[in-house]
Amino acid sequence: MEFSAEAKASILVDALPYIQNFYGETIVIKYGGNAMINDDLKNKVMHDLVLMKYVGIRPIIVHGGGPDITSFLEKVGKTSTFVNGLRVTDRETAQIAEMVLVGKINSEIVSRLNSLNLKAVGLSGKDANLIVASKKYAAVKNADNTITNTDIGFVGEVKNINTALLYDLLDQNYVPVISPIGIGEDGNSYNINADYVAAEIAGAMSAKKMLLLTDIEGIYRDYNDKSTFISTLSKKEAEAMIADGSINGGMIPKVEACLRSLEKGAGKTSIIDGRQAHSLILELFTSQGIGTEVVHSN
Ligand SMILES: Nc1ncnc2c1ncn2[C@@H]1O[C@H](COP(=O)(O)OP(=O)(O)O)[C@@H](O)[C@H]1O
Ligand SMILES: CC(=O)N[C@@H](CCC(=O)OP(=O)(O)O)C(=O)O
Repeated sequence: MEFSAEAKASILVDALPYIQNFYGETIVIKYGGNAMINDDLKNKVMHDLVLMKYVGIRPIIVHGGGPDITSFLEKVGKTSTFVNGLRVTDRETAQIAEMVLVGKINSEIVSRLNSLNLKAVGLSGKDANLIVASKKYAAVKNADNTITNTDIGFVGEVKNINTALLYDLLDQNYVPVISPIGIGEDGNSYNINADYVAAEIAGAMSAKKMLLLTDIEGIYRDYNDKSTFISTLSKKEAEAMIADGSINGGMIPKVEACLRSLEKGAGKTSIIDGRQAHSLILELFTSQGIGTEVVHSN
């Protein structure tokens, strides 16, 4: 599709109110492993991030990499088990997760962004104690509705974010790219779901928005039925859908992350489709609402 010069100019002018709204604001983007599909799509996400930065947004990227971790574990003969969407993590799994997230995925995103003239800086939660974590237990619901706190190994929950480091980097025009590895006060490394890390960072930095890029259009009341798509999901509905199982697996941490970030000070949160080309631009700079916005009100 080719546009005339006038049409191109009018597209830019139409984006102006959105650009003004986000100018100077922090936006946290969680780039999920399932949205890192192929080279073409990865490049489109990178271009969106570059555009965001060059119109004056302060982006912070938190990445996942679940599928890559799973395939590396398979190579060493380990099967992955998930409880409430969280990977059960023994010591060896924690080491492999760190290797894949920090050594492979983080470094690839940073290289891609830097080659597009962005000053991206790769960080794990260990750098300057960016993410201090403690051991997290999974709250598993029993048949009689009681909850058992289950040990899932070296899985962490965020205790503190070194916001001073992030402010310094943003003020110097760097774009932080963060791996979801936490450092415990006990000296252990913790594997943390990237959605939770994005939420804590978005809350602590009072981000204007947190966007979770994933492999589905958003949330469905019944995700086998496309007609049940939900554009805005309230806290009450979200809690009920988690309780009755209609939000399950990897969607649980996402929804919990959205609610958590809003409680902690983020402005807005949306779960959007990372498989759709330029979904970040569509979400931020057009009136075409995409994905599911999770709101804190009932
Ligand atoms: N109600 C729901 N609506 C949409 N997706 C859901 C729902 N409940 C569970 N899911 C699942 O959550 C998945 C997204 O989580 P996940 O695969 O962990 O993504 P990511 O790797 O991006 O973190 C979807 O692909 C879908 O299978
Ligand atoms: C504890 C836990 O589950 N950690 C995640 C960290 C990576 C992640 O969150 O990746 P996605 O965003 O691609 O799912 C894992 O091991 O898969």
